[in-house]
Amino acid sequence: APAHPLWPEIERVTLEQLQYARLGVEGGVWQLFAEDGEMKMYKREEEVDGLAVDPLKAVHTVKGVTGREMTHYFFSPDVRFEWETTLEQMKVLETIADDTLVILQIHKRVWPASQRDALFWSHVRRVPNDTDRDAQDIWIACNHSTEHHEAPSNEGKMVRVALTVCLVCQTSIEPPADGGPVTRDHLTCKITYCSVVNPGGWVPTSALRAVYKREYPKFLKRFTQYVKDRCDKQPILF
Ligand SMILES: CCCCCc1ccc(-c2ccc(S(=O)(=O)CCO)cc2)cc1/C=C\c1ccccn1
Repeated sequence: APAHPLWPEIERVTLEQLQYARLGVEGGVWQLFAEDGEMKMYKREEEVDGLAVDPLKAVHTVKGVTGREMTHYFFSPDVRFEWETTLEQMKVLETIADDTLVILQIHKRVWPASQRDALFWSHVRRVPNDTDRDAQDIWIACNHSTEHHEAPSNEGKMVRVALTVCLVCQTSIEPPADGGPVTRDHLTCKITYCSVVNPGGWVPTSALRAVYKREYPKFLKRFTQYVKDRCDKQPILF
């Protein structure tokens, strides 16, 4: 594994997030708050120091794309402005590897809160499917807050959020009955998106919950549609 000081944390958090995502929404602790076709969005209402830090878990099924394609476009900074509507600025501060970056993002101010930025490492990896042999491998993209010497210290200007996010994708292929070639019509990608965002500074709980309720369904719907459109008529990346 590459000898970078962040590597042990990247390895640990990525695998922890994979297990967390695979728990699904069992246990009755998750509250369904948004539904749109195959997409179901759940949250837990939790406060840390009086701040709402509501863990979010979304499950979605997208036809016609693979988990590798879905996580690739989620990870790729080059296309982020195409689908991430709340983004104002983004800078890749460090390229640790071709699948591992440190990114600084400044998000548009969301009234009534002050403007926020997010500083995180971003990692994408294929996880061999050890349980079900004839299933496809799992792909995970993970973003987790970190420190970085090149990030501005933001004296009093911007509030820095703390976040841990993962996108876990499992592709399944229903081969054509006539033994013909596998096309995108035979692909189904099961997605679990998990996020915990600490807003980093005071936001009225009701306002924060209203932002999440509005923004998360829009975000996941827009992102998955973006990937479908990008992949349509392109060769399949397994
Ligand atoms: C009062 C509002 C404070 C929140 C501001 C904010 C902080 C962080 C983030 C955010 C959301 C998703 C990611 S990601 O999944 O890693 C993808 C890469 O961008 C990283 C950051 C957003 C937003 C602001 C709006 C908002 C909130 C949810 C959902 C969508 N937008």
